[in-house]
Amino acid sequence: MRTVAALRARVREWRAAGRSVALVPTMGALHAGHLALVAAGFARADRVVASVFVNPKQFGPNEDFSRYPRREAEDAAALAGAGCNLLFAPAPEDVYPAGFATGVHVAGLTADLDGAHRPGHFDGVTTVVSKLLNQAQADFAMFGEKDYQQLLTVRRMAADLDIATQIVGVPTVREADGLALSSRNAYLSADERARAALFPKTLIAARDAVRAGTAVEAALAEAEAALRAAGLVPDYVALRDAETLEPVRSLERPARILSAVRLGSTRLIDNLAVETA
Ligand SMILES: Nc1ncnc2c1ncn2[C@@H]1O[C@H](COP(=O)(O)OP(=O)(O)OP(=O)(O)O)[C@@H](O)[C@H]1O
Ligand SMILES: CC(C)(CO)[C@@H](O)C(=O)[O-]
Ligand code: BAL
Repeated sequence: MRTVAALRARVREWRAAGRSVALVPTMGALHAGHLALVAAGFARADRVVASVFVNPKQFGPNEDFSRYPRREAEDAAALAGAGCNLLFAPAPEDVYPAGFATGVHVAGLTADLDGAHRPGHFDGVTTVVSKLLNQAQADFAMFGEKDYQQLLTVRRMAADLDIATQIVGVPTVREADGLALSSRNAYLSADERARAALFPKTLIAARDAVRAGTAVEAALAEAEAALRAAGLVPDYVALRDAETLEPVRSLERPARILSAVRLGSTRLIDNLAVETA
């Protein structure tokens, strides 16, 4: 479906028949991580709607908006194969018609980490996600933990704006060598792809070091050095409170190691839970 009116009419029919609905927002170029969100949607709801929209507002001027992969026919087939009930794929001019003037900003959670390295990115995300949540009127909306700062930011936004849809986080799906599935992995050359496996391995080593009592700053510095040595240029490697994303120095509360690296012209993100001692 292309229009909000068609989407809403279908969701209204389902609700009138007593069916619950889950929304899976994506930017397309679907992989098994996205399909895990669809499966998680079906674990909670009777019907699953996926959206595919490459949102121009969340890309910076020097980012990959124009080269971001667009494969609508393959995406539709993959969603059908996963049993997804409806694909909502609106046109940019319908999402942002002439005169569009509203933005949604979540303070605090977005100030640092990816927010600091991608100015305006999270405003673009929360603006389009608030539209999608209003449009779909779903009971649940599924977001991957791979984009952990995004998940927390969307959850904060939904709570603050009294959006009734429950925001659900879904664990990261990984390749056999540990690399998190991401549409951007397709940008990697064979050599870069081989080196990319060091990204999750380095975060695991840092997590284990912190768990074993290594000082947080030393463990993070060692991880940065290991990434650099492999040609993965870190934007940040950080240990943060798992709910507030504030810096932590000890494991009194659940924490998360979060990182973004650049590998040639590709930027990858990942994160891991670090349990309390
Ligand atoms: N490996 C993964 N495991 C679980 N969820 C994922 C994974 N990759 C993406 N997702 C989730 O899928 C949703 C849509 O993400 P998106 O379409 O941006 O895909 P992506 O693979 O993360 O692409 P990108 O390369 O742009 O980061 C988001 O909620 C995201 O967190
Ligand atoms: C949530 C989202 C679909 C909003 O454009 C995007 O940020 C993504 O794919 O994670
Ligand atoms: N992280 C999800 C989408 C994006 O990188 O713009």
